[in-house]
Amino acid sequence: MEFHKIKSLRGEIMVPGDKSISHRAIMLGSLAEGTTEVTNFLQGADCLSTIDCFRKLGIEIENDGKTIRIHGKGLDGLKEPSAILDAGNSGTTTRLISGILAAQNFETTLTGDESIQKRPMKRIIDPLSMMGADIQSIKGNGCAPLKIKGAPLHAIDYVSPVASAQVKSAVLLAGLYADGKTSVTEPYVSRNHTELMLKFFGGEVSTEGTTATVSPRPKLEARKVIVPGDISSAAYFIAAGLLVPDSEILIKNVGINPTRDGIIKVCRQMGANISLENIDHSGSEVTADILVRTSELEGTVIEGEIIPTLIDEIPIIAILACFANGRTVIRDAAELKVKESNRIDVMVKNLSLMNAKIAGTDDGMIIDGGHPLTGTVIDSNLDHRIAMSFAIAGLLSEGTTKITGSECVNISYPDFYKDLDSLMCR
Ligand SMILES: O=C(O)C1=C[C@@H](OP(=O)(O)O)[C@@H](O)[C@H](O)C1
Ligand SMILES: C=C(OP(=O)(O)O)C(=O)O
Repeated sequence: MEFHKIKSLRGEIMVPGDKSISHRAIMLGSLAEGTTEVTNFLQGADCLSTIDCFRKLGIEIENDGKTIRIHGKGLDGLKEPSAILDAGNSGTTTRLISGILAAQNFETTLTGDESIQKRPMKRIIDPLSMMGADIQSIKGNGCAPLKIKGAPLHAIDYVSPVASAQVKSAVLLAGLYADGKTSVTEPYVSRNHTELMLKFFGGEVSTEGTTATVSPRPKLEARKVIVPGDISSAAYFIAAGLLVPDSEILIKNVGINPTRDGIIKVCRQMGANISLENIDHSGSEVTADILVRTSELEGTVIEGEIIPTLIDEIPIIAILACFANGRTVIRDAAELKVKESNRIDVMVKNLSLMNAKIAGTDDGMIIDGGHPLTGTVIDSNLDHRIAMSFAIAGLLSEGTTKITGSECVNISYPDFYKDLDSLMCR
């Protein structure tokens, strides 16, 4: 795909359903009794991998491309799969499903693509082993493929060294099968969609500070889940609307859960003209329409507890920083190194190729904004967030920006280029 400087972006857009919430709807719908209906489900490759895994575990899941119907069989309704489970490119699928598999009375092998086989799984192997499961990294490198032998689980109070919703969710999902209340305490609060959705399905979950606690053996009941638009996908249009001259974009029906809204806070901190309209608290996830207009931005410091609330948005925040006045410093974001790609290295390398003033650090980056970017060939490293971030950079740069492996947007936003094109005023 190639991108060039454009004059303006204008119009309304609906981004696809939230990826984190779509995964959880399939998982909890499978463990609930009765038929769960999911609308605005993200039909991206990662969430389709989750559907595929639960079908292999004996759950009938209908998908007509619009609505998903999951014929859940209750907490004890999964059956031993006859094939290896394949999580594809999805860390969320791999880690969350491991928590469920850890409690089954059968053995499963779980793998994924080349990128997944490099991502750290010790972070879930450790707590799930403490609960009594037998989980082996088949290659002995702490990564997938994993062999998971389920067992009767013990409740634990786990203190996680990382603020990771995937770790927290794996332990809480295993806790559904434990012999007492299971809690997870993290350094900072990470996204809480598992806790909210468990409650919505009838589970008992409490939270206090950075600790979430789940009660075992709930009777989960089928629900109608309406998935809000994904703020992580909206982030590309937020940035584009702020940076492209003479732009105004309304992004409708986006989830603005406070454990996910760091991008909005950072944009405001940078001086952005961004407003929330039609804020709707009626569901378990709060939503709003986000209106952005071209703005003059200032550099900022992003660190500490806000990091988990914007972790997937840091690549596009780095693009914002390149066009802001002054310096932006991002710290406490070492987790970026263990995503689909090493997002610190890949952003620093690609932005340097475009003549940005950027330096990588151990846990983030330092960007001096206000220097024009020049188009070049950008290797997405098959990381969807990198491809989408550089598509936006390409709209702001001199010359041609060519992105290789650009089809990887399929992971979280299959219609990304089409939707972006619909806003372009040429
Ligand atoms: O729980 C989730 O749905 C996710 C949690 C985050 O990962 P970590 O838990 O590894 O921080 C995030 O980066 C990922 O895109 C989705
Ligand atoms: C890190 C991501 O997802 P996952 O961990 O599920 O692969 C992402 O979508 O940016």
